[in-house]
Amino acid sequence: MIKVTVPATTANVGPGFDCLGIALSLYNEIEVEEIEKGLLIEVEGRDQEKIEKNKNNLIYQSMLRVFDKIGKYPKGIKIKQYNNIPLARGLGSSAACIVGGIVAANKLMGNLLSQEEVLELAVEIEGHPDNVAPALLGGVVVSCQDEGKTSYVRFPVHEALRFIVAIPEVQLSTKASRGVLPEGVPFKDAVRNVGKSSLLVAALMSGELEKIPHALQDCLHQPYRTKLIDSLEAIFSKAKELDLNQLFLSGAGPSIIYLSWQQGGEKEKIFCNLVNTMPEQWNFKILEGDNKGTS
Ligand SMILES: Nc1ncnc2c1ncn2[C@@H]1O[C@H](COP(=O)(O)OP(=O)(O)OP(=O)(O)O)[C@@H](O)[C@H]1O
Ligand SMILES: N[C@@H](CCO)C(=O)O
Repeated sequence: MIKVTVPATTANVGPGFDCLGIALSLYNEIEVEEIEKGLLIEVEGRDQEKIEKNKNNLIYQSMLRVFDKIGKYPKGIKIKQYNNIPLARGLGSSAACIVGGIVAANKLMGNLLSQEEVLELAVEIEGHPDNVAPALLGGVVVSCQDEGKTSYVRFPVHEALRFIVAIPEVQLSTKASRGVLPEGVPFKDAVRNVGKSSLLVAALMSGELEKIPHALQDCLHQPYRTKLIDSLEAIFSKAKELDLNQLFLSGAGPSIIYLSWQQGGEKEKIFCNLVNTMPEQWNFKILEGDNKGTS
């Protein structure tokens, strides 16, 4: 029996749209084993009632892509999922399935695919690298795709960083969230995002954490997406008044993350109290960065 553990991920991290992601200390576990015939899928944990337990299951579909690529197939497959990552909340649930399924299938069939081939297959299935790359590699990953090839740089998450994750009950699929993005943006917005995402990556890499608040603003996707969930616009504007400017939308949302590293956590409390004044039900998780990736 093969067991694989995959971290949640937060993509974009504000201005790094489709090119920046960080692995987090929240994990899904996947167990797979070859059986005599057929397909058995068991799911436990978060949102298990929403997950297909048939050939349409995303983990199974990802495993099939490996079998097709290497031209070898097991007689039958049993998959057991233990989910902690919520679905459609911007924490990389689908990316965790895709990477977990590919790594598990590769291990089951004798590790014939290299890590680069695993990554390229995961990017092909997900459609963008910024969740699957940190899910596979751990840490902070800056990635971009050119003619079907993914180039990336990975470095560890600073040990002082804490991710205060506010997760609403309401779901927002990435497909729907990408659907509200504009065809084009004003040149000044594009230039601002280039500067902010460059500064953010440099600050995360150098450990100059005090630069992060000046780097987390985004013009490319957050202004359009915060309109999708009633309280998001209110939270972001109130946060600005309260000088809580270490706040970003996690991936395509709707979860939001307050990035913290100062001791004492006074501002973390102010953030949580602000979110709790909103009408929806919000849950909170305090996470660290994950530097292991999928194992
Ligand atoms: N843990 C899971 N197990 C099986 N299938 C999953 C799981 N998570 C996601 N999926 C599949 O992927 C599809 C898209 O999932 P989801 O909407 O969570 O992903 P996403 O919106 O791309 O990512 P995020 O979770 O970061 O918001 C779901 O409809 C479901 O079919
Ligand atoms: N970069 C992707 C991340 C999805 O988790 C998006 O924002 O649509």
